Amino acid sequence: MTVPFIECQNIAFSYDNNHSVLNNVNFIIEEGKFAAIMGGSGSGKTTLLRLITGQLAPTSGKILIKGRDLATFSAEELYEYRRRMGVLFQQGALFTDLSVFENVAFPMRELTKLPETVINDLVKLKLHAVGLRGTENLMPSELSGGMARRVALARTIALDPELMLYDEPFTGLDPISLGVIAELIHRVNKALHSTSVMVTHDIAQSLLIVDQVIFLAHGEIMFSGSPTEMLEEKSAWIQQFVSGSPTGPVPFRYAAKTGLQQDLFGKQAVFMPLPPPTLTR
Ligand SMILES: Nc1ncnc2c1ncn2[C@@H]1O[C@H](COP(=O)(O)OP(=O)(O)OP(=O)(O)O)[C@@H](O)[C@H]1O
Repeated sequence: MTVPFIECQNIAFSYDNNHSVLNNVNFIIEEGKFAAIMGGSGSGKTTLLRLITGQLAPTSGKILIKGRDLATFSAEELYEYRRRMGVLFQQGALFTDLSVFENVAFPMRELTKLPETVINDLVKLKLHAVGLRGTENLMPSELSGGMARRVALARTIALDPELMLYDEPFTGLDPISLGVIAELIHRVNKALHSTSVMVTHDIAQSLLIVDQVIFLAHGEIMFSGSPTEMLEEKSAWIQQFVSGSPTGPVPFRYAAKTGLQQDLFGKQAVFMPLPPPTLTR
């Protein structure tokens, strides 16, 4: 039987009261499934991730975690929820003054009382899982960008999280490192049976590894379904996103409150088009 791990019920959110960032957001992510949150820049993806972690609270609606309203969690329950969560941020920043070993051991030391011998074995296992056993004594400055991201992944899975959250994990990687990280993320998800949510712009890689896509536009869900359904979707928004076309309904301009003429020439400005250039010999 499938069990909802995350259920968003009619979520709305705004950072201030004037500007709504999310509206009418409804979806279910089942236990053990991998969902990608996609959408144009500023569509509310990271905000949705922050709501799922409990860093932000919805303005209205409910987020249920395994059937329980996140808003009703006590401080201890919220701590426990976050302790069982692994988060890999964009750039996956490592502690630059700690070795690879200490970076991966960090959550184990901070959040558990495991003895040193167990930590030692666990760090090796986690580094093995990302193909980097043997790098324990290196410092982050000695790693390539792709290796650093894999160490960050090893640190994220240090405590076998039941919920994995990835915020644009492929940013800044070359195509090969990107493929490697995508494959590792996929394997980790399968090996740990963790429920995973990934905010990403990378359609090609993510459609290969996720079970479900939630596509946001203007803070609302424009599409929700499987990768195959997304590829077959006829909506102009989804097609533009999938094809990566610069023209189409997906906006790339920030919705400025004032016009360009007004910004440049003041309130009373009247637009006077320049005469077309004339060619003189
Ligand atoms: N801390 C904040 N305070 C006020 N507004 C914010 C804050 N963070 C984000 N926003 C606004 O909320 C909207 C959604 O931002 P969000 O970062 O969730 O979008 P996104 O889809 O993750 O964008 P991107 O793909 O560019 O990272 C944007 O209009 C943004 O300007």
